[in-house]
Amino acid sequence: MAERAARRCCLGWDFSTQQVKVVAVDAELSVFYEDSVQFDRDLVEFGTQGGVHVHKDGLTVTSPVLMWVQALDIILEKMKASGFDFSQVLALSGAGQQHGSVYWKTGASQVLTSLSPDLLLHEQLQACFSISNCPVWMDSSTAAQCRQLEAAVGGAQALSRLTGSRAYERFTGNQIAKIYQQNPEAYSHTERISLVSSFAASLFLGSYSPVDYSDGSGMNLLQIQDKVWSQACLGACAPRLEEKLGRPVPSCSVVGPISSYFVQRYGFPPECKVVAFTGDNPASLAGMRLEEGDIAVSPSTWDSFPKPVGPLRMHLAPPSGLCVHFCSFKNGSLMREKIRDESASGSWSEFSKALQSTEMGNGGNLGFYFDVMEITPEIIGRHRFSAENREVLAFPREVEIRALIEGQFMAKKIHAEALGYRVMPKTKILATGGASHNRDILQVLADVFGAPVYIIDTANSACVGSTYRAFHGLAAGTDMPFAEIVKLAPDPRLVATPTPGASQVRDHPNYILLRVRV
Ligand SMILES: Nc1ncnc2c1ncn2[C@@H]1O[C@H](COP(=O)(O)OP(=O)(O)O)[C@@H](O)[C@H]1O
Ligand SMILES: O=C(CO)[C@@H](O)[C@H](O)COP(=O)(O)O
Repeated sequence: MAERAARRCCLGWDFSTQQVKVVAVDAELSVFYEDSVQFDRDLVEFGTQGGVHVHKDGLTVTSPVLMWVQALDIILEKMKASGFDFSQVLALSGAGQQHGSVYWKTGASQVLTSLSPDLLLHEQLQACFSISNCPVWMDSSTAAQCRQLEAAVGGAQALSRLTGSRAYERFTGNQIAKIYQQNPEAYSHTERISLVSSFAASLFLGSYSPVDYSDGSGMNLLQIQDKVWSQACLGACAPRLEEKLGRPVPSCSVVGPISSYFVQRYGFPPECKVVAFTGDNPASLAGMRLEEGDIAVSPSTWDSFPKPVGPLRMHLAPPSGLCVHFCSFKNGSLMREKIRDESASGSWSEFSKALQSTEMGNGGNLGFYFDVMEITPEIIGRHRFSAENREVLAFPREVEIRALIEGQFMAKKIHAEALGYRVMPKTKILATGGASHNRDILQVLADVFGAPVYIIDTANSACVGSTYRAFHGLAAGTDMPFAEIVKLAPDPRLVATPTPGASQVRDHPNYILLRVRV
């Protein structure tokens, strides 16, 4: 550890749905330290499931803000106990689950700037939040606010032209509008609203970090072409919102040096730079170094893939600021875990055995599984079709597991194609996220897309992308292109190639049928 600890490095953080993760990457861009704190396992006192609380209405979903703060304390203390040499950290950046929002109470900035190094962060920030349970991306309780916002700007299409997206319930502007309408007192006692990403950056900065353009594009508030808040959207959501949000900044901005708290408590160098944090999906994108024709699939809590330029949900990608289209699916890892528990005794290795013991194409059996209301498309329920194209109520366990995985990837492929994406001979699929640990799942991905699947040397691409962005921040002011920064990064590793005959399976009539149904 001593030898490793002496490496000059950048840190990349990810405040995701289920955990806080960190990686350290050295100047050769090798990952030499990884750690995580899982909310359900390591912070049981908060009683979350999958990092969240689903409220009685089944629509409201929140996470305790102090759980996120305490997770950071725990992980930093673990690093310290392991001998991690913080004095070698040149810069850091990070990512947060997208859309979630944090409400800082009036007076909190004062506390942030005067933290005592003798105490943990969560001990000092207890009274700093006007809302203790933060709305997160799984929340779908703001249908009324979405309708109000679209009506205020001239409809869904107009909102999409303005902000890159039609109104989505999880998007932050609609969440803020709900808080203002239902809890005006808490809203009026809020001096600053952060995204999860800018909240995490604020902890490291010891002052409020601005929202970056990329994560800001997931709020239904940013005028995406001009990169300023839309006055029409702000006005439709809540009063005095602009001052509570602060000005958005380019994703590659150095937002300041690290706060003296981290220098004194952990030994970070005072000149350690903090580069604006961004959303976990844009940060993954920065970690994956996509080339023309490539497609990234991130099967994590929330399955997603970004695609250059599309019509429905646009984000400004870091660091280029180019528009990309994110296609997101709500029934991701948690749905796979449910089927694993029901059909594979809760074991991923049993789950894998089921994939190995069943044929590609599943003998024509097809299923799609949406236990929570899906977004792409808006559909709920489990639907299974036999090879004879009859809807059936159940499948044998192995067939169920293959139907789930094939159905999930087929749905992604169909949506990518609907957006104009075509698999080319040179196409690589870059997989990341928790499920990318599972080779059998990745084999299905290769077969369904008809393209080879690659992974980078860690499934934590949001963390790794954040370290690349931190290195880019170190070169701030030199016009160094991002591509130059990442040229040393290890090449992605090939892990699955399409099985011969896979394309015939994709032409099965039931797959064609799925195109119509999904
Ligand atoms: N071997 C595996 N096979 C399939 N899925 C896995 C495996 N290991 C972990 N996972 C999934 O990865 C998920 C976590 O993904 P991850 O991307 O780390 O989460 P987050 O959304 O918090 O960033 C878990 O919920 C779990 O379902
Ligand atoms: O909201 C979205 C995408 O719109 C999610 O992708 C969140 O950003 C959660 O990410 P993970 O915790 O699954 O990484």
